[in-house]
Amino acid sequence: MLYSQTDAAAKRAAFRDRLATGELLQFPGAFNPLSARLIERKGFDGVYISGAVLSADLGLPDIGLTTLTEVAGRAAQIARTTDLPAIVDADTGFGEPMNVARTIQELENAGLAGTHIEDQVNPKRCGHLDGKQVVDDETALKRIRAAADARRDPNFLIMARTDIRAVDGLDAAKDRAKKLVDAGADAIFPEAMRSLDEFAAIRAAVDVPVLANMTEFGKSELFTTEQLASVGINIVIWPVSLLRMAMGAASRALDTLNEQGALTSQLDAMQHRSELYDLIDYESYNHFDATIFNFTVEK
Ligand SMILES: C[C@](O)(C(=O)O)[C@H](CC(=O)O)C(=O)O
Ligand SMILES: [Mg+2]
Repeated sequence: MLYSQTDAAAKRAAFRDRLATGELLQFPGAFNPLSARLIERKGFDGVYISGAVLSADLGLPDIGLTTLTEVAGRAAQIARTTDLPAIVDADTGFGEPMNVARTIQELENAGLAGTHIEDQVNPKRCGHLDGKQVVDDETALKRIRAAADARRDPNFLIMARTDIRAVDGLDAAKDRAKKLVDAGADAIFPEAMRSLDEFAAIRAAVDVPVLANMTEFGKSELFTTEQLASVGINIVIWPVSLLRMAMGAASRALDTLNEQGALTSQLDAMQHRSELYDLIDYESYNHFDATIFNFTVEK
């Protein structure tokens, strides 16, 4: 009923405990609060909130056009929907180091369990595209130091993402990852790794959790959870997958409407009304007023 019964501090503490086990935690990307609830119902370990999804949701490209206000507001709506930890993509941190500091505090206030800050120049782009540029070490490290300085809850996870592998190679990625940890990063997100061996190399280079980004149509092979666990990865995300699946289904539905003038042939592909009502815990609102859920839904 309504929102999560677990406060943000408890979610963060539980998340840290899970990370400490060293097992692979699975964080599918939610594209709205309802899909976050579905991720929880399906038994996953956490919810990822993608910057690409938040920008696409607004009909914008993933080039840093979203504002901190928009990202923190939407992330709060998603984070409050489940008892799971939610981590959000904060792109380059929304400006200079002092802006990164504000970003951390706004995301803590929004109930997030953590965030990642990347070392791309602005305007950023999807990390799986060609033509990326990264800032120098000093700028990348200042962003992470500012984030670590600003955090109030020590369990709020500050993850440093580096896109440098695509620009200067794997050795540069290992070197920067080590420096980012020294600057205060609790975890490392090595973007657009090309092989399991590359993930293993980053895993060996740092002693903090490492995230693997299994986004489709990019530079990384889509490794299985078993493969990623075998090289010691700690968090895996599928950031845009549910949005891609949903938009693919919506496109096919509109084609069917154009062709058939009805969606009767697609009913089996739809989430049933009863499934939706179960997912939003509709019946629980009888707690306030017994006349709210006083009907039956034919399955
Ligand atoms: C993880 C990511 O930063 C995101 O915004 O979800 C993107 C995902 C994508 O565009 O496929 C990324 O830069 O990898
Ligand atoms: Mg992103």
